[in-house]
Amino acid sequence: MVKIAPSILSADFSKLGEDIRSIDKYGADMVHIDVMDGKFVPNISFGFPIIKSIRNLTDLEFDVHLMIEEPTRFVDEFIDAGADIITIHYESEVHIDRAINYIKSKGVKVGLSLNPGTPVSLIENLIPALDLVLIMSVNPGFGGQKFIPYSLDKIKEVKALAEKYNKDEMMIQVDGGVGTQNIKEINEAGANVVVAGSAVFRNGEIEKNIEALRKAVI
Ligand SMILES: O=C(CO)[C@H](O)[C@H](O)COP(=O)(O)O
Ligand SMILES: [Co+2]
Repeated sequence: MVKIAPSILSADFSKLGEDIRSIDKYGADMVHIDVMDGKFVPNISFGFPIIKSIRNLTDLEFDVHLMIEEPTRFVDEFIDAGADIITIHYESEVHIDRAINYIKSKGVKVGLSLNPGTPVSLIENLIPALDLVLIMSVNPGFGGQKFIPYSLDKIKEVKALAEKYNKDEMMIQVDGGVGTQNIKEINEAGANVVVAGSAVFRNGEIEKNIEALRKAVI
């Protein structure tokens, strides 16, 4: 079983509420929310008011992917806006273990994301503390990019670490360039949650697209 986390970065913002209700109705497992600050990544997306405004439209978990510098500064605000899972980048904080512990102390789930160029070996010590590891399979900042093939090896490395530390429940999430053409091998490599933006929202055919992703994993 693989969970599907649609990235609303690829939703139609002129009818965002409707798109959120659709992904819920058509079987998404969580809502992936990409926050970008124009510094950690070369793009700006959206912030607290947008997240707050969609919070009461669904009971799905809000999986907030922070592509911002020093995200610890804003953890309280993201929780207040409705985040259930907060994922920060290894590369975005100098004192990453302190940042992880701070998020955990607030009672939400904590995820750690790695850019494509960051090796998995760097986070081994942190695995016991994590609820989620996010392998970026594109350089973060934009939807609709091509999946980087060596991400599959990184997923296998994370899976091996999860086994080593008896973290059966840990989410192993993959983000970027996921579609019907590769979801099966991503799942077989060890990912149990896939983020999909363009593959879910393409042509506004949310029901058909989610169904195609589910079929492609079987
Ligand atoms: O974090 C992200 C970009 O930095 C997005 O979650 C990701 O790109 C999803 O888009 P797609 O599935 O179209 O690649
Ligand atoms: Co993302």
